[in-house]
Amino acid sequence: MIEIKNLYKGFNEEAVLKGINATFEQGKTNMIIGASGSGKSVFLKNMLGLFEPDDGEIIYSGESLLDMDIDRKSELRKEMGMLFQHSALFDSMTVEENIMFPLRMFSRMKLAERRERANEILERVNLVNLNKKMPSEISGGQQKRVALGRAIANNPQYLFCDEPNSGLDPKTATVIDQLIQEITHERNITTVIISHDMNSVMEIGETIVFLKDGLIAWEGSNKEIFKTDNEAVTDFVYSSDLFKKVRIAQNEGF
Ligand SMILES: Nc1ncnc2c1ncn2[C@@H]1O[C@H](COP(=O)(O)OP(=O)(O)OP(=O)(O)O)[C@@H](O)[C@H]1O
Repeated sequence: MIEIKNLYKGFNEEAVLKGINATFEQGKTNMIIGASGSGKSVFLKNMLGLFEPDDGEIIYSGESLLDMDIDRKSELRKEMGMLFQHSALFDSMTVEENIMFPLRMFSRMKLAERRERANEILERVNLVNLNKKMPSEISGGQQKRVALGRAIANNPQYLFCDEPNSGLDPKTATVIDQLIQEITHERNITTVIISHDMNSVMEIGETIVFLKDGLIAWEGSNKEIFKTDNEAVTDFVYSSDLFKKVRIAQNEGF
């Protein structure tokens, strides 16, 4: 579990986060949503320790990030997996080497063990037989699965995904969403996902925080988001024509 208490962060006198309170639960896919520029990335970077908050607390399983010494922070770093927006695979490494990379960096595993783990992971993300391929030789959806495999290679307790579906067609995006959710459940990981994608929110938004004007303007689940009357949320949700049509159809009793 990750708890955020009264988090403030600004740049050059301009506040971006203005007292955020949120809880990201273990074993769940927790989503942060909000319009472009609402501060989602700044929020994530504070959680990852890449930005120093101006005020507030970030608590990992009862332990304050800001009170950790360097050794404890680097231990915590090993417990984190990250899936970036553009997969960020190493172009010059094979699929297998990409997955083995964090094991080489953050574990004491020998080469044979690292290879065995990489192959278990490849099986888990449904990519058997692609071990020796280069990232440029596989599709965007497959690259995303390699990136997810690399993110979970070290058995993290916390998984952070920044727009995991960007650049994917809706069907492939759903496959990635479901894979993230299955892995979160089976490994009991605390997963935090930044997303713009309402399909993902519907699919896997077990807990959702909606960021607006530097604050959490709404929180709930994917079951609740379509029922809320919160204007800021409905503006965001129904900015898509498709969802607008769904709402009109619902109101007309279809
Ligand atoms: N390093 C920085 N220095 C100064 N301002 C920054 C910095 N990082 C972010 N900001 C500002 O913080 C605000 C929020 O940016 P952020 O990237 O968190 O938004 P976002 O919600 O992630 O947007 P998007 O969905 O477009 O990625 C923006 O006004 C941005 O200019």
